[in-house]
Amino acid sequence: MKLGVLCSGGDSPGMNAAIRGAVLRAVDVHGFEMIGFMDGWRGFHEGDWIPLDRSAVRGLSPLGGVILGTSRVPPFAGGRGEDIDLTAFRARFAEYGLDGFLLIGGNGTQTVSSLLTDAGIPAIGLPKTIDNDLGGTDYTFGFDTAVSIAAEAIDRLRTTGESHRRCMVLEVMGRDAGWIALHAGMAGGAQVMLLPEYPESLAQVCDWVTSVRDRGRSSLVVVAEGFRLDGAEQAVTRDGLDGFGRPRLGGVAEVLAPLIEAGTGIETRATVLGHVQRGGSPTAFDRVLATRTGMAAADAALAGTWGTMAALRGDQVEMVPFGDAVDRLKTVPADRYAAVRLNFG
Ligand SMILES: Nc1ncnc2c1ncn2[C@@H]1O[C@H](COP(=O)(O)OP(=O)(O)O)[C@@H](O)[C@H]1O
Ligand SMILES: O=P(O)(O)OC[C@H]1O[C@](O)(COP(=O)(O)O)[C@@H](O)[C@@H]1O
Ligand SMILES: [Mg+2]
Repeated sequence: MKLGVLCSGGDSPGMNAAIRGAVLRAVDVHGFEMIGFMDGWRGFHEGDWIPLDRSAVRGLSPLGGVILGTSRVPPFAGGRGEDIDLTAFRARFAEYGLDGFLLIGGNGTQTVSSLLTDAGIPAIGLPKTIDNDLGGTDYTFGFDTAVSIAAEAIDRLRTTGESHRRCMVLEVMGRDAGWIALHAGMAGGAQVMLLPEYPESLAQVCDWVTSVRDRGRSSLVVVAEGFRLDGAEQAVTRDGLDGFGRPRLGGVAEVLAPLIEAGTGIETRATVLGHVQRGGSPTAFDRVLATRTGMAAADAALAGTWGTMAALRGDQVEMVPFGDAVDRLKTVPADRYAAVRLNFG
């Protein structure tokens, strides 16, 4: 059997470990041939690939980023409601002599996995995203690393914030779901956590910050990039679009900080953590999860369980149908938010 592996979407710590896990099992144990396409679908379209064997994945588990690169280059013409044209895609697939794909990506990539499988092109999904917003799986690799980095940032901001009696606002990633803000905020003891799923009014945020000051502390506000104040029509965006044509989010902390300062009279500073939270070595948890994901995907190829994604369910990695994952954005449930909100301020 010959498998093609590629990464698509934003990178996520653990992608290298996932590739290594898949190769260790698919090549070394099952005797498959594996090739890796460079920079997502660009490599597939342009014939830019490398052979993947045991020596190619040596020492990859702790390595951040991804040796294959990743991109948001589209796989085929159409999609997103338009008719898909797979003519060129099928020709390429046949040319490479592939039996199927292992596709490492988030909700967008797994939508593609599902579309391909429906069109008779076998694919297996390896879920990744630091946002942890993919349905069908409990956690995605990369999330734990991002949370650890964000929690450390909170710890550091807290000491400088306390020294100056300032309110510190930390912006973390999270386009549609506030998992990073929630978990990092809990780990770091943030006084306010603002999530995309749950708009709040500026007056409420200022009340929380003021009450923290009134009990002699300095506020640490963690805000997900996709958060909107009550009544705001859209999240704060930066100039330009991403490779998929979506507005680039970012900057909500810089918008909020002066509003909080004006509303409370408390000096306020904003920090945007940005891509720091996607860089560097994955945590041991993410390395293990990614390796298990890769191994499960290789086993699924052997078993012919195409059209499925290697999902973490409890402590087991199980193959679930793409339908459990795509179009099922996993947001922070209302009860999880309500539980922390009780202690804001
Ligand atoms: N509905 C779709 N139809 C066709 N291509 C899609 C679709 N959704 C996503 N893609 C492709 O998959 C890429 C990865 O999706 P994206 O959402 O950017 O990352 P992720 O896989 O991490 O969620 C997109 O840039 C786009 O090229
Ligand atoms: O700067 P980039 O690479 O366009 O990506 C920014 C986006 O990627 C993420 O880090 C992860 O999103 P995906 O899992 O959908 O790729 C988001 O939190 C963020 O909005
Ligand atoms: Mg996505």
